[in-house]
Amino acid sequence: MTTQSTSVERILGFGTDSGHTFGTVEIAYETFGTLNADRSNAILIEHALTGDTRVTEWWAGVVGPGEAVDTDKYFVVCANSLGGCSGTTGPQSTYDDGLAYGSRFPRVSIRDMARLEHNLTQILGIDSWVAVIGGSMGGARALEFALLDNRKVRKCAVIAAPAFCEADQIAWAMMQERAIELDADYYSGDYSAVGRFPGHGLGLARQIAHLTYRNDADLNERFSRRLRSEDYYEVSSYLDHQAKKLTARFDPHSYLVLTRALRDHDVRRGRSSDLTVALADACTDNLVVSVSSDRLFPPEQVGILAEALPGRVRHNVIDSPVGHDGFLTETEKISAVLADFLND
Ligand SMILES: CC(=O)SCCNC(=O)CCNC(=O)[C@H](O)C(C)(C)COP(=O)(O)OP(=O)(O)OC[C@H]1O[C@@H](n2cnc3c(N)ncnc32)[C@H](O)[C@@H]1OP(=O)(O)O
Ligand SMILES: N[C@@H](CCO)C(=O)O
Repeated sequence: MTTQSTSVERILGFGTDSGHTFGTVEIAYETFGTLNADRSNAILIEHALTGDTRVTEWWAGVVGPGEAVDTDKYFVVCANSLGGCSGTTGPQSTYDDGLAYGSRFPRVSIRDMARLEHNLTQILGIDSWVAVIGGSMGGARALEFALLDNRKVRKCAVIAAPAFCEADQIAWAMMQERAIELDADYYSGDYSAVGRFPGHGLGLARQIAHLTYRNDADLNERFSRRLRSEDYYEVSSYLDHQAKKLTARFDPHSYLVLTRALRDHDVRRGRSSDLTVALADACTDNLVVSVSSDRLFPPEQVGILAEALPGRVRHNVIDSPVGHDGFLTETEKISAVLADFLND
């Protein structure tokens, strides 16, 4: 049975790309397995947009005892992202006045998230991670983590994520932001102070997002024109279910903060407009994975990242009908490429 623990570290005076300085930031993380004597067997896993620290749950079959990311062999760390709602400082965290940050929560970037985890790396006393691995927003986080200091990580696996978001992803994000902001219960983000919760906005945002996580052919195959009841299609019922699931476990303002961070993801910002130059300081042992039917981050866009990375780069396209969420559901295929990468 793998040893597991949940911890929170406090970092003082943390500055963001947007110019804000947090007096104190808390970072929540879970660890799985045991750190060896020379602290050389650690792997950092980065969760996606609505993920959390429970990586052996949301990536069961990929991370766990005897899995590709073997928690009996590696010391696996999974931290909740800055701006999240699973223990790390986010919009619902308490500000200096004892109230939730709410509308006072600053714009945070993927790079801020990675920078915070470099603080965690220092606290854990890890000189160099075996690998940093992430899917979707987690892939963007992994990429920025390696770019901030590639001496701190030996391998980098970016799954279903690009070097920068394009107009199509910005457009999908905009509709999700508007869905939450236009909810009468949003109160500019200060809804918890007035005891409200913009669940309808979050649910609609999730339904928009979920359509980008699934492939159209997959949805047509699964649901066709079947009715659940009079004038209520099965596919509508499926999307209502996804909305209900997320609103039961996620904070709307966090969703907004993280969606904006991913929308603004661009490794070239502050480095170089030439992608190859911007990635020059990335890890030199890279795995890039895309999902064949992904219509959020298509293989062609992910391939642009693979082409521009330095050093050794493998680009595997996972064959799946599912779409973007294939990085979560195709556990056997994801495990196979990750195992090869880690054992090489
Ligand atoms: C990397 C990360 O950070 S992941 C972070 C996000 N984590 C999560 O989303 C955790 C929850 N995980 C999941 O939702 C799934 O594991 C995902 C995201 C991987 C999707 O996996 P899939 O197996 O393809 O699930 P799918 O999207 O088809 O949804 C199945 C659900 O829809 C329900 N469903 C299917 N059809 C219908 C319908 N017509 N009407 C209502 N409900 C329906 C199923 O009963 C099932 O319900 P459940 O989720 O309560 O078990
Ligand atoms: N469906 C997963 C992946 C999205 O990129 C999530 O909700 O985080």
